[in-house]
Amino acid sequence: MKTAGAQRAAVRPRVGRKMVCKASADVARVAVLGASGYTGAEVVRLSALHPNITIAALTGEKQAGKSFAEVFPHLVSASNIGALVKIADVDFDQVDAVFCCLPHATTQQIIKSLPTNLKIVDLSADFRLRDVNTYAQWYGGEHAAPELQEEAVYGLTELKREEVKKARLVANPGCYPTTVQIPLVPLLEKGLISKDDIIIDAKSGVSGAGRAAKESNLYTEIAEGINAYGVSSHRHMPEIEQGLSDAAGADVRVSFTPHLMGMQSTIYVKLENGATPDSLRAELEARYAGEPFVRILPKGVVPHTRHVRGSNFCFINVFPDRIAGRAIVICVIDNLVKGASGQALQNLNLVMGFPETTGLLQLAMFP
Ligand SMILES: NC(=O)C1=CN([C@@H]2O[C@H](COP(=O)(O)OP(=O)(O)OC[C@H]3O[C@@H](n4cnc5c(N)ncnc54)[C@H](OP(=O)(O)O)[C@@H]3O)[C@@H](O)[C@H]2O)C=CC1
Ligand SMILES: CC(=O)N[C@@H](CCC(=O)OP(=O)(O)O)C(=O)O
Repeated sequence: MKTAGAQRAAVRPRVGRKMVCKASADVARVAVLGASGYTGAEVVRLSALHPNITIAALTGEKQAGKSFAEVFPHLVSASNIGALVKIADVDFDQVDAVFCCLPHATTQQIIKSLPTNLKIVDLSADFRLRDVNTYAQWYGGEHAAPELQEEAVYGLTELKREEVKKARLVANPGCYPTTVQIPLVPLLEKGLISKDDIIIDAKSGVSGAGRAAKESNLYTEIAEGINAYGVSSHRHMPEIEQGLSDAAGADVRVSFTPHLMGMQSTIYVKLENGATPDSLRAELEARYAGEPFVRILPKGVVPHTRHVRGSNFCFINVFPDRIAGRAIVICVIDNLVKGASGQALQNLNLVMGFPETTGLLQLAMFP
């Protein structure tokens, strides 16, 4: 039997400024770029018990030089060694794979400068849109790495599994697009809903905005209230429309309004080809049967954001609308887990050939 000390040592990711990690086929030496941000912290938390991951480097920008535990005290037992370093100080010869948790628009330049043998899961929006002109239009600047864009695979894991397995660079989906595409892609593929009448009323926790200080995200500004933002202009619209248009085989345009609250999309759809709310549920149940992280809830059960909090699960249900011929699809995830770092780890597991669910099967925390 292992001693308590040995057990602790076995589960801790080894983190260090100049740490040299041994290369092995079963272990990926991983650098987390942007580890001082929210998604970076979640990647470290989820990787802490992963048997095939050794953390080789953690980076920060303004926070570089601080110990990781100082920046994220809740991860103290996962960060007993080392400090945050600048990206320029990482020895990428000691790294096999990278989680890139950096702001969009800075990420393309940084990924372009990395050695080309590295496997990369990018959590930013920088490689999600296939058309670099659409990227420029929505993100306010030229794409800095169009050649890498061609290589990138969109990592909506349940729907792109085989492509992700072969990818070197995975563009991890945005949180809102994840809650919309998982339920709607199967329904559009089968022609069960109209492509011309999709209304998405979405909510995110404020952690979706990252850790950098912003007045609009202060507790006093957002607590005990709800507010819409990005009305008719949110940058996730082209990402959602790209995925839904692929599924429908024709252009899809959606009405989409995000709000600050907790990660849920309530989606209003028009039924087509004799479909009913029950047949939509049946289609989703069939499509996601055996999927470890997607659950279609029993008929009538309302998905709650609290029931997926801290987990990589996605809960979905379909309800009849009061108006005949329409249905309401509700999808909840934790925006930092299935909406970001959990899906990123799911993708990295596939890219590295590890079992897809490794490190990700923990249940939600409740209440
Ligand atoms: N939060 C969420 O729910 C989701 C976020 N995303 C995306 O993931 C990415 C990271 O988001 P999130 O963790 O929330 O963001 P945060 O603002 O919390 O963290 C950003 C990280 O990037 C570092 N950083 C900032 N600027 C630079 C730079 N110029 N060079 C190097 N490092 C830099 C920061 O370092 P420091 O703080 O030390 O300066 C920090 O570690 C973003 O692209 C975001 O859009 C995707 C899905 C969901
Ligand atoms: C609450 C909040 O501000 N959320 C972010 C979305 C975060 C996310 O998932 O998406 P990206 O990876 O595209 O940033 C926003 O609306 O811009």
